[in-house]
Amino acid sequence: MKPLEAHEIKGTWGTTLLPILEDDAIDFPRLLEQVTKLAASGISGIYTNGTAGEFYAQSETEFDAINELVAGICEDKQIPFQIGASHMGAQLSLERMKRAARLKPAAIQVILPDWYPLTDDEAIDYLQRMAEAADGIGLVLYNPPHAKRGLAPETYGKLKDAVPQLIGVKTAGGDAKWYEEMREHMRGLSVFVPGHRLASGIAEGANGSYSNIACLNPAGAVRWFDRMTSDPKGAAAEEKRIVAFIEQHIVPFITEQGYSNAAVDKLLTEIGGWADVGTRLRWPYRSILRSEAERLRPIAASIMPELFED
Ligand SMILES: CC(=O)N[C@H]1[C@H]([C@H](O)[C@H](O)CO)O[C@](O)(C(=O)O)C[C@@H]1O
Repeated sequence: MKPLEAHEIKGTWGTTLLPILEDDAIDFPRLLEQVTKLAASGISGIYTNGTAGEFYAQSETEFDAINELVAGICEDKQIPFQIGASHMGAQLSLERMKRAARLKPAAIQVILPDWYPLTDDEAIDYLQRMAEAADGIGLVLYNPPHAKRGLAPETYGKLKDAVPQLIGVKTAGGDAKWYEEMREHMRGLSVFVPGHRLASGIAEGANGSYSNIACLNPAGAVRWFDRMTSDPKGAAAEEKRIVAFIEQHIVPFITEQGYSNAAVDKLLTEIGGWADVGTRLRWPYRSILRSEAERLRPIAASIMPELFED
């Protein structure tokens, strides 16, 4: 696939979600089904191995098999795909990067090594070597709020200046001040923000989302994204209801019950009911009961009917 440039990375992207069997193995036939459905949803692109794709809980053989499966479907359907070459350690990330580059994705996602926080110089050194291994394919830096080193807009700008192959970032967004700094410092980068705040993010100049709303309903998330251009007021009103649902019914699983973000993304897919992924996570992370999805399904449909029109 032709590598994307920064300005071409935009829209609503959907993640792989690993169906996990009782014995903790990955159920590849069901993964194939999930990715095939995602590919048919009108989504802007598909990516592997973010948090929701459980990159931190895979053997290297599984990592390769997941990426090959996604590359096969996306090449066939001509859908842009990104591979997450992330790992908590630099050496394993570099090996993942080399193998990811061979599959010719549109871009490759990385995190910074995640044990002892890196200095700026170390982060630059890291990204330069990763960029060399990416062999002409652009890098997207993933910096979730729980990363060891949180990056401010100015630092992203510094990294971009030092490593031109860095073309995108995957961030938690921020308040009005954050977006102001983003516009000042993050030129030349595709900026992605959380799914449920995408309409306000787009209005502030962000470019898209690796989206939790696509976990809930990919086709509905795409319709909402299109509405951000055709009917920005309507899309903003829809965002208010989406945020209300997420804050009231989903976030407490993390803040009050201690579940992981990946547990919640799988719950969203189970609520949406468009793919048979299940809510199970890989050991040692705890999974949310499927019955919670059944309880929340009618609530989601009544708060956000537009997402479920199909
Ligand atoms: C709220 C939201 O959209 N969460 C999404 C996050 C954020 O986009 C990212 O952490 C930047 O904050 O990315 C994922 O974890 C991921 O790629 O696996 C999917 C998850 O649904």
